[in-house]
This record gives sequence, C-alpha cells and structure tokens, in this order.
Amino acid sequence: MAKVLVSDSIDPVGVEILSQVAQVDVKTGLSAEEIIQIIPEYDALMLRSSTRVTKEIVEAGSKLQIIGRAGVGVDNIDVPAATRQGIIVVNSPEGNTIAAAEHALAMMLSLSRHIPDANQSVKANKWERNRFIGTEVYKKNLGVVGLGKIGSHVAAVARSLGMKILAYDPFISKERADQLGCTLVDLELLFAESDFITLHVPKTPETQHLIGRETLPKMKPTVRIINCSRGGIIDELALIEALESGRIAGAALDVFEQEPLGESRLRELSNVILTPHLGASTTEAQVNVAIDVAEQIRDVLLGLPARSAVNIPGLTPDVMEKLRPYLQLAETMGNLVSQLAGGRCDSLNVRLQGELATKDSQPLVIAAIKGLLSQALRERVNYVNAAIEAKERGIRVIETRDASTRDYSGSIHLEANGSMGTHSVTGALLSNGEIRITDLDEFPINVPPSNHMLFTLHQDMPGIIGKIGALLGSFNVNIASMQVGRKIIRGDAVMALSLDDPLPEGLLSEITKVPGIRDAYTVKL
Ligand SMILES: NC(=O)C1=CN([C@@H]2O[C@H](COP(=O)(O)OP(=O)(O)OC[C@H]3O[C@@H](n4cnc5c(N)ncnc54)[C@H](O)[C@@H]3O)[C@@H](O)[C@H]2O)C=CC1
Ligand SMILES: O=C(O)C(=O)COP(=O)(O)O
Repeated sequence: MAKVLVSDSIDPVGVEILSQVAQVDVKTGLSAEEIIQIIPEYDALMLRSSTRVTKEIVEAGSKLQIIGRAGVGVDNIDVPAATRQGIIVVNSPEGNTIAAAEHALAMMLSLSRHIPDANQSVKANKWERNRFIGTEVYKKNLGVVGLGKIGSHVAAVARSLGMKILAYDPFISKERADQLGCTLVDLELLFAESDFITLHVPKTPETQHLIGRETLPKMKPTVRIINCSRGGIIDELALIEALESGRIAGAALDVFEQEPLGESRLRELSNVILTPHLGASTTEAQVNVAIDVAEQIRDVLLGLPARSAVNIPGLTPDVMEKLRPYLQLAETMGNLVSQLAGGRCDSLNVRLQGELATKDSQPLVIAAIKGLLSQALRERVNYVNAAIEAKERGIRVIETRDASTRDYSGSIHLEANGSMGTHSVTGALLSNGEIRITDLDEFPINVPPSNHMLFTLHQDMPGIIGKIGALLGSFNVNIASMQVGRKIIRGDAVMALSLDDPLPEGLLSEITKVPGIRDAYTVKL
C-alpha cells in the first residue's frame, strides 16, 4: 500500500480521502533532518506553509510521486528540484481565495478603525474614545498589487465600500482590469496615490522587497500597507524604520520574512497589526484545500492526472480524456524515431497536424519527448521532467502546428536528428483507436507498431521482399505484418516489418548484405 506523509496540520477530511488509497502518517513539526530520514518510505507528501521542502528533502524522497500543497503559494517547495526528480507538485489554487481576501479586508478595516488596540483598551477597563479616532475607507484609493484571484476579490469588495481601486499587475490586460472596475496603473503611480496598499502577488525574485527602502519614500505619509501575501515581499527592516519615523501611517502584516516571527521591533509598534499567517485559516478554506489536494494525491497514486499541477502542462482530466490515445501515439513515435536516429539526438521537430494543431495539445509534445528519452532514461523520465531532461541534454525541441488534414483527422509528425542522421515518422489513430505509422522518412506506409520491428531502406526491385522474408524465416523469426512504401516505381523504397520475435544477433548485418538493401534498422518498442 502507498504511504503518504502529512507534515502540517490539515483538515481531517483530507486524511480521510488519502486513507482510501494509502497509509497516512500525520507528523507535524518535524525538522528538515527528521523529514530527510523518513521521506524515502513515502510515495506522497502533503503540507501547508510550515514545512520547507528543500532540495535535500526532494532528493531523499526516492519514492515520491507527488508533493501536495494544501494552499496556494508553493514558494516553500523547491519546485525545480522536484521537477528534475520527476515529482508532480500540486496546489489548491482557489480553495482559500475568499479566506485570504477577507483577511486582507479585515486587516484594512482594523487598521483604519484601530479595532485591535481599542479592544485591548476596553478589556483593560478603559474607555478611551478620543484615542481611537479612525479614518474612513470610503472614497479612498486602494492600491492592489497583484490582481489575481485574491486581489480581484479584495478589489470587488473594496469597490462596494466606495473605494477607488488602483491596480498594478503586468500580466493582466486593461480589459480585465476594466471589467473588475479597477484602474490599471504603474507601480510608481500606485505608490504615490494610494491611501491603502494591499499585496496579493506570489513570492518570486521579482516581488522580493517590492516594498523597501527605495519605494517607501514614494508613498503618502498617511498610507497604510497590508500584506497577506508573503513575507519578504516587504523589506521588514525598511518598513519598521518607516513606521518608527512616522514616514508611513501603519501596516497590517499576516506574513513575515521569518515564520514563526522571532524577536522583532514590529511587536512594539502601536501602528502595526500582526496576525500569525491566518489568511487561509477559516473552516471553509481548510476543508476546501484539504479536499482539493488530497483528491489530487489520491488520483496520482491511482495513476490518474492531477488537475492543478504546477509543474506539468495542462494535464487536466478533460484534456487528458481527449488526448489520452494520442499521448500513447506521441510517446511510441518518440521512442521509434529516437531509435531510427540512433540515440544522442540533438533536435526533435514535433508537428501536430489536423485536429491536434491546437494549444491544448501541448502535452503531446511532452509525450513525444518522453518517448524520445525513454531509451536513455527508462522509467526515470516522465511527463514532469521530460522537457527539462531534454533541455539539459541539449536537445532542441521545435514545435509546429498545421491545421490542414490529410488522410486522418489528426496526426503527429516527428523528425529527429541523431548519430545515425535525420529520420522522420508520422503516426495517426484509426477510428478504433489503434496506432498506425503512416509515413517513414517521407515514404508512405501503414503499419501498426509492435514490440520488435525491422525497417529497411532499399531499391524497389523484384525479389527483394522475398529475400528478406526468406532470411528472417531461416532464423525462425515470424513476421506479423509487412508493408512497403515507395514514391516512384523502382526508385528508393522502405520496408516496415512487425516481428513476433526479436532479431537474433548477427541477422541485421546479413540483411544489410542483401543486394539492393541500403540500410536496415531494428527497433524495440
Ligand atoms: N496569507 C495567506 O494565508 C495566504 C497567502 N496567499 C498568497 O497570496 C498570493 C496570491 O494568491 P492568488 O491571488 O490566489 O494568486 P494568483 O496567481 O491568482 O494571483 C497572483 C497575481 O499576481 C500577479 N503577479 C505576478 N508577479 C507579479 C509582479 N511581479 N508584479 C505584480 N503582479 C504580479 C499575477 O499576474 C497574478 O495576477 C499567493 O501567491 C500566496 O503567496 C494565498 C493564500 C493565503
Ligand atoms: O495558501 C497559501 O499560500 C497560504 O499562505 C496559506 O498558508 P497555510 O496553508 O495556512 O499555512
């Protein structure tokens, strides 16, 4: 039975789902060393933001198939290391959107009306009505940095509070911002004009210290900053100095450069509100993310695709359903063309033809690469690491799409250049789903792939087919099917044979000695 390690606290419903297919061990609060020690036993790892999945953990996880983040941000996981190891990383892109957005809004209103301090004051038996004069958010400018799922929900609610929304997001179109009732601006203008600034970007090298020593002086002295995205997007030391000097009016922080927050001057500042990374901590969000991620782990352990993988291209169940037979075709052809080209390929051209010439069919390119590398890497290559392995081996992959249809509604053409020159194959599916190789080195043929195959390039002339048949017969090799393709009579031709038995040692060189045979290749699929 598969084993899953759950290393952060998740809603019990997640454990229930995982238990359908695996032994589940919930062990929270482990150190990196402790995880490294036990991770070799596990097929899957499920976590939230407290566990840091380092390269060392990933590399120790020799059986790991999937790492599931019960939340959005995967910045605590070394995703490139997981990709290289062929481990799928999944998250729950929408499960906690509302929770995080509502937390940011709660932080904004708490800041503007001093709710936490006023609460403490009353509980300390005081009645300080003049100390807690607030500001209204109505008609104020809210700068939203990152207009994705959380940012847009914050914007929608803030608009209904009567706020004007300035948004900065270089990956969002003006049309989308208009739809959301936001004015798309550059960061300079957002900093200069906002009364409140709320951050909703992922942690990336570009967003690191987006707010810091250089940007804080560009803001209004009355600005209040809310960070419910990630620690490190704000330079904490620069923020503390700006708050201490009164350069800005306040800040509300849910996330920190170091978590849990250690010793920090932030705790002493009266114009700061702090929460311990609670953005996703609602009952509803925790149920959502636990179900979403546990289901994906369960599916992957059952050999099914994951719907929200962050390191494989769009293999959602509906795309998978449509492409499934073609994935097998692309992989078989990749394997075939790599053997024809003699391994050590430096380029692979993938042409998706007819109904496959769409954006959705990107996984077919990955499948072709996986097939191409399967001789060299065997089961080590999978849909997750195929592209990166090809890149690291210096294989140039060129994709083209041609929507015109030929004899089949959809077909795949591969051309590889390797140590035995450039070779190409085209393949398609019959209406019953059977694979056919329809073209070999531009010669039309029609053969099903089989475990053992023999291909020849020869001169089209009487008797040659008989000679090859007799030679195979004399070595007790049974022919399952055979096809000859030629362009002109008595010109060059190809022969493709599916064999029931492997070609015995020495037979290939006998075949190449037959007069008229220019070249012969065996292929094992
Ligand atoms: N405090 C908490 O508990 C939670 C924190 N989060 C954090 O919130 C972040 C945002 O979450 P979602 O809205 O769901 O993600 P999302 O992917 O829907 O939105 C992120 C937006 O940021 C934009 N973006 C990326 N790089 C940018 C840059 N350099 N400058 C400006 N915009 C940029 C993207 O175009 C995208 O629109 C997550 O990455 C996560 O780190 C998410 C959930 C809970
Ligand atoms: O989903 C996210 O990105 C979060 O930051 C939530 O973190 P958590 O799962 O509550 O530790």
